[in-house]
Amino acid sequence: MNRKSIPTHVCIPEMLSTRRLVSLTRTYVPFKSSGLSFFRSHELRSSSYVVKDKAILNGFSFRTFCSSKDLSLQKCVPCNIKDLSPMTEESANVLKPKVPEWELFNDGGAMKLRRKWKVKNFLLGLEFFKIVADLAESEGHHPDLHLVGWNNLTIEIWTHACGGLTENDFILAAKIDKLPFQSYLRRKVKD
Ligand SMILES: C[C@H](O)[C@H](O)[C@H]1CNC2=NC(N)=NC(=O)C2=N1
Repeated sequence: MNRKSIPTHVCIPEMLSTRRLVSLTRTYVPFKSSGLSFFRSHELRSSSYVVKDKAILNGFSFRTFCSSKDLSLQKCVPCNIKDLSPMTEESANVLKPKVPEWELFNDGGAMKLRRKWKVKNFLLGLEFFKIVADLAESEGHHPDLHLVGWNNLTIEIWTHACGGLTENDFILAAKIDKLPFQSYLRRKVKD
């Protein structure tokens, strides 16, 4: 089958991709196909990286990476997949530019995402976390929330099911960045 390039903004059609948890590592996830059986090799191309991939349907498995430009438009997927493995640091660095406000860090061997905010007061900090909590519930993927010294917020995101990072974590971070928090935050003190 001839190789097809899929432009950046197009993921594999929803019916084929079923939005299983994917990552840039060689993770293969079970795919309950609708009897479709075809072997298709395609190249997902985006501004910052190319992911060569093969999708094998018909009850086997597939690994793909939706290269849609805006992670916040994607959906987190259930992490209850057997043998789920975290993405490599190299893969995390490929995705990192899509969430520039976040930092990657290694916590005792587990790669995680972290971002900090300073809010105007304690109650706004709790409100901030409530909005994040509602988002997390809707995505079925949850961050670690820290509120220290009454107005210092830190959110850490990682996939507990595999002890590291998956695409879900970057999607959740991108969605948090889109939340309307500006009025909660203390103005940065001019130096
Ligand atoms: C089935 C469902 O995906 C799991 O229970 C979810 C819930 N939220 C989660 N959140 C995070 N950060 N990591 C997980 O592994 C995780 N697992």
